[in-house]
Amino acid sequence: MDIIFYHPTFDTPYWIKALSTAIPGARVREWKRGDNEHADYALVWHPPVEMLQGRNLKAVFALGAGVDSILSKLKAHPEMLPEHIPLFRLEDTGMGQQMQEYAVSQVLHWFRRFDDYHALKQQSRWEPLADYQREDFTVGLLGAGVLGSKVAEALAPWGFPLRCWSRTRKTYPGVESFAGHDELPAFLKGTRVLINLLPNTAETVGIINQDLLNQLPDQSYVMNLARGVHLVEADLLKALDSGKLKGAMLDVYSREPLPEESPLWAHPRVAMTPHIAAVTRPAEAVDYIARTIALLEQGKAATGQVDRQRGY
Ligand SMILES: NC(=O)C1=CN([C@@H]2O[C@H](COP(=O)(O)OP(=O)(O)OC[C@H]3O[C@@H](n4cnc5c(N)ncnc54)[C@H](O)[C@@H]3O)[C@@H](O)[C@H]2O)C=CC1
Ligand SMILES: O=C(O)C(=O)CO
Repeated sequence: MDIIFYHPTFDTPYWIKALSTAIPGARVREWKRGDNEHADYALVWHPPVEMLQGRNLKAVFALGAGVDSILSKLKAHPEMLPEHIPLFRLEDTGMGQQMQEYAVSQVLHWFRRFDDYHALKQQSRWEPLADYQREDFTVGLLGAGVLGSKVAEALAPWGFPLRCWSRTRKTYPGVESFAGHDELPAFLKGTRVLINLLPNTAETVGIINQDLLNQLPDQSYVMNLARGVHLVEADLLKALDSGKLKGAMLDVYSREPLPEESPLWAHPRVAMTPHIAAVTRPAEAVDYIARTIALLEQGKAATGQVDRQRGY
């Protein structure tokens, strides 16, 4: 079996060695321009069109959870990957735990008012503040798939009221589920901390805008862990400055790297990380890919296949 690998930043020799060890009989090679030799599977991130087009592959694996970049390239170049070739993505493979750490630590940071104490420290002020109450601190997950459900699971023991919003209704224990466009207003009303874990699709671009933010209670918080295009940054800044929002924690941006001139950098109530909320963990990803290829080779069904029409 021949496997071609392309990732612009990963440690390719490490991956090739790990994949060759995990997949018995596999010949794994780094794809380089001009390589038109046979391949059964392709493992990719931001692949050049010529890497995939014209190949009779058994499957392609995206080396991340989000497939928005490859799907948008496919729109422009449908010949790159004909419909009959399945596209898989990484489901969790260690990203769930990272999202849990990120979300839980930030919710607790806001709940214990560490943002306020940080501001008081800047002014050398010793001033105990009133506690926030758990019942006023409903956490709402926008998107409740693989990663959203892991975040809900990690928040549950902390006792915050939890709710989620997704395309179809979920039955996660202790989580109130809202589904579809019609139930979005009810979901937002009462959500004090909004955590975004939606995929980037035509339906979700710009979803966190002025209209949505206005439906949250005053002094709410927003955490964007999914994609920058979900959030209208100018609307977020307006909502922060009007007092509608108390704080924001951002991992993803409309442009990455975030340009120096972005007003987000200097805003005192915007905390930021550079798209590191959850990164691909090589060992877990290799294990998942090896297991999935084994299932496909046996003609069995495997999880993680992207629905190209749906967009995620
Ligand atoms: N910041 C980072 O480091 C990372 C960000 N991500 C982002 O997180 C996203 C989510 O990942 P997963 O949980 O694995 O995806 P998933 O596909 O398992 O879950 C997506 C959820 O969004 C919901 N959804 C999709 N379209 C919807 C719509 N139009 N209306 C309502 N709900 C809708 C689905 O019902 C589902 O609950 C990825 O697509 C990626 O963009 C993923 C990994 C790391
Ligand atoms: O896997 C993804 O989609 C990511 O955003 C990785 O950082």
